[in-house]
Amino acid sequence: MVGQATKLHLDEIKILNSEHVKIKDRIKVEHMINEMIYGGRNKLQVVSDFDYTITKQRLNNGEKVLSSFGMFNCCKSLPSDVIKESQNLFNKYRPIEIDPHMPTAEKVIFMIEWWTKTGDLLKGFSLAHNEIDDVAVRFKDGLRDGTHELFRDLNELNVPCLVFSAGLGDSVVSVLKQAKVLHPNVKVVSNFLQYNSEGLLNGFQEKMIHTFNKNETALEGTDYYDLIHDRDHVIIMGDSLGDAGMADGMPVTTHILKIGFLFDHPEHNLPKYMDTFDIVLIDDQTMNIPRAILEMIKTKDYPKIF
Ligand SMILES: Nc1ccn([C@@H]2O[C@H](COP(=O)(O)O)[C@@H](O)[C@H]2O)c(=O)n1
Ligand SMILES: [Mg+2]
Repeated sequence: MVGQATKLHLDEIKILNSEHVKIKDRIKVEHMINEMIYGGRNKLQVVSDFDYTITKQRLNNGEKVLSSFGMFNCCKSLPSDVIKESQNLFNKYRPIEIDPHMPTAEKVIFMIEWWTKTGDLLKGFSLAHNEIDDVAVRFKDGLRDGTHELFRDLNELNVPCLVFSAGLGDSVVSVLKQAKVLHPNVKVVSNFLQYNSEGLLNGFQEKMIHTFNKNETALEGTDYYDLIHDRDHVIIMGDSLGDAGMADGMPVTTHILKIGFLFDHPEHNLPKYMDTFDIVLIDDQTMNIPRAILEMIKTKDYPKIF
């Protein structure tokens, strides 16, 4: 436990008291931050979503960055009927994914349908892998401000960082690589394209990751699981409500600090986000908050970088 003399008080951490930072249970967050500082870097791991969490929800010019699937849809050899059908699927299933009223258990059935139909669409034609790189390079500057610094620090501190994406892993890896943040401590778990023996696309590799099954059970039996299984202080970052469960299934999780980036319709979505995430950031296109928390853990003191 953290001793009284060294305890940080939330009210005194300026950045966590900004207008756009919403915290439902301030005592819980204060306690977790103090425990994380006390536990230090060796107990810490970071789990982050990719689309609109590592990438910005809004660029300075008001435009939106493409999602990892959206980037793939821009590849020049993608047949036009595949593009059209994947747009139809998006129009049908996306409103279900973000429906604030439908229970998650009901949504899961639709999400499995969506990802299965998408995998089935991506079969039987050729698409050179470097076409994905050619599109992804356009979005290497679409990462949240401070992402480079955050990923650099996590690497220097040897803190494992899992990028967990229900999007298309090939685009995720390509963006992270071209942005030079795919350090050795970063592991990407996502849906990756599969090719058959004739070099034609053959859907996705096992196992399917959709919005609501993103959790650490997907890591069982991997080297990465061994690396993180005793790191029981977890910082989670996500933009979808389903992202809050990304540490579910971990063997030991003493403290899970959930940071949610909220952009769409905060006036409707804020209550649900505040029930789900410990810290909700409204239209914050930076990594300033996670960086400040990491800085406190690193220096065992107030954040000095802001
Ligand atoms: N065929 C599909 C399937 C899903 N999506 C979107 O991708 C997002 C998942 O990415 P995360 O990195 O945020 O996990 C998900 O929210 C779907 O909206 C898609 O565009 N096309
Ligand atoms: Mg996302």
